Parts: sequence; structure tokens; C-alpha cells
Amino acid sequence: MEPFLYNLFSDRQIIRLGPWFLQKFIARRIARKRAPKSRESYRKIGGGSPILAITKQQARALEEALGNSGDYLVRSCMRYWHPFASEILPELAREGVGEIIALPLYPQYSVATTGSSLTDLNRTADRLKLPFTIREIRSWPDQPQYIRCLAGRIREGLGRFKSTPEVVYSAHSLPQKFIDEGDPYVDDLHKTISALEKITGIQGHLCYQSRSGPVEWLEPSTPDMLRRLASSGCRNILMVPISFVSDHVETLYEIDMLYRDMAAELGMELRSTRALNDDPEFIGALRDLVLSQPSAPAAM
Ligand SMILES: C=CC1=C(C)c2cc3[nH]c(cc4nc(cc5[nH]c(cc1n2)c(C)c5CCC(=O)O)C(CCC(=O)O)=C4C)c(C)c3C=C
Ligand SMILES: [Fe+2]
Ligand SMILES: [Fe+2]
Repeated sequence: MEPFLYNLFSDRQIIRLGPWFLQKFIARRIARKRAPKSRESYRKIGGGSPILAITKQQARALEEALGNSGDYLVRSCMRYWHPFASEILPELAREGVGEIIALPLYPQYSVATTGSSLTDLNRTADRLKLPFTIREIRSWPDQPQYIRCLAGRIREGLGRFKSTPEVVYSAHSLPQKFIDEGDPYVDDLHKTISALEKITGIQGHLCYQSRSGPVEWLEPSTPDMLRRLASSGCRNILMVPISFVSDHVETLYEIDMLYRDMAAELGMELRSTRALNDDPEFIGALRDLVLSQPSAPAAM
């Protein structure tokens, strides 16, 4: 846990801890302090995150889906833990790959997530002197198949309640400072939500989960939203994790345990939509994103 958190808090694109020369020193101390709390969350979901296994399944399914559209290898890498770009890029070079399409698994762009991952990928290729052409898919908040798949999850979720629930979109939070400095994350979230609501015809509520430090984070927080809905008489909540495409600690622990219990204490039943994971329709969305790149061979 601690080395993973150290890598995360060492990244100045996600958090600035004083002047650059103190970053790693402070990162180590924060990682040490936070590790027990993080470890406890991962323990509650079985002792580790399923995010890598699911991402690998997505990669395999995407490679298969691209199979008759050209010669594609699909590999996944992570930003703060293995497999790093520095492990995957040399492997791709050995396989004779010349061109890389970078597909961030964040539908909505933020400097803290997609931005940092793309920086890491490009820097690593430069550092290792690997002469790839790297094409970047920067964001895809309203990709039609992705939206259809998510809308399907919402319809399925609604069917599990006896009386109609309120739809609550819970996005990962971000310090407000990012938005003030021009980060498009919130605009991208609104793009996803308005595309969804065109299909479902249902209006939901956007809120932000998993704040993790003493700065001003996006509002309203998911716990505040739960309290607000409870006091307005709401009894059922369908929570849609809107900024994630797989299951991991933020969905399995925070939503399915922490927020569900919080809602129960407020007299509400909370259920969440199923993650997209390797759903064939979602993999079809990823395939279309790859094939919509200018240099990609046309679909057959
Ligand atoms: C859209 C997704 C995400 C945004 C935006 C994001 C911003 C962000 N995150 C941290 C700090 C932590 N994130 C941690 C885990 C984590 N974060 C995301 C996604 C976004 N983060 C995911 C999918 C995960 C879980 C991965 C997994 O292993 O299951 C953690 C570690 C866990 C914990 O201790 O809570 C930290 C820390 C910041 C500071 C930030 C915005 C600046
Ligand atoms: Fe995070
Ligand atoms: Fe987080």
C-alpha cells in the first residue's frame, strides 16, 4: 500500500506538496500516514483491488474485438503501480510495434488522471528512447456506445426497485482548484450526464465521492447529497458511478458498503448500477474509439 501511495503523492500533476524538491519527502510521510486507512478499505473488498485483473480482461476483449480490423496488440498499464508504462512500452517495442494509440480508461478528462497518465506515457517513451508515434484519445465523455451501455445499466438498476428511485451520479471528486485553473473534468461529466438523460428521460443528481485531503473539493459531496435527498423524503437511490469503467475500491467499498450503510441509516435503500467492466457493448465503444483514430485501418 505504502509504495503505491508514495507514487501517487509524488505526482505533481495530482497534488503539489510544497516546492518540487520537497515533494518526495512529503509524499513519503503522507503515504505512511494514509496507508493504514487505505489498507483497511482494500481489506474490506477482499484484500486487494480487482482493477488490474478487470483492466486486463478489458484489454483482452478489446484485442479480440479489433481482431478483424487490422493488426492490433492491446496492453494495459497503470499510473501508480505495476505494470508501469516503463514495463509495457519496451515489451511493445520488442513486439515490433511502431505506433501507439493511448486510450485512457477515464471517459472524462482531468489533468489529475488522463493528463498525468499521458504525460507519463510520453515521458517514459522519451526516457527509454523508444521512437513510437503516440496518438492520444484524450476524452470520450459522450461516445454513443458507451452512453448506450451506461443507459442500459441505469434501466436495469431501476428495475430492481419496487418504487422509482432517485438517480444519483457519483463522480470521483477533484480539488476545486483544478476547475478554477481550466480543467474540463466537470464539463465532461455534464456531457456524459446530458447524453445519458437524453436516452433515459430521467433527471439525476450529480455529486462527488472520495475526497482525500484538507483542501476545497468539488461540491456537493456524495454524503451531503444523501442527507439532502433523505430530508426531502427520498426513500430509494440508484447510484451510478459515473467516472469509473470498472469495479475497484471506490465502487466496491465506498459505494456498495460505506454509502449504502449511510443511506440505510438515513432510512433509504441504496443500490448501484453494475460496472461496465468487459461488457461486450462497452468493449464495442472502446473498439470504435480506437478505429476512429485517423491512422487506424478502417473497420472491415
Ligand atoms: C475519475 C477518477 C479519479 C479521479 C478524478 C481521481 C482523483 C484523485 N485521486 C486522489 C487520491 C487517491 N486515489 C486513490 C484511488 C483511486 N482513484 C481512482 C480514480 C480517480 N482519482 C481510482 C479508480 C482509485 C482506486 C484504484 C484501486 O486500487 O482500486 C487513492 C488510493 C486509495 C485510497 O487511499 O483512498 C488515493 C489516495 C487524489 C488526491 C485525486 C485528485 C487530485
Ligand atoms: Fe484517485
Ligand atoms: Fe480516490
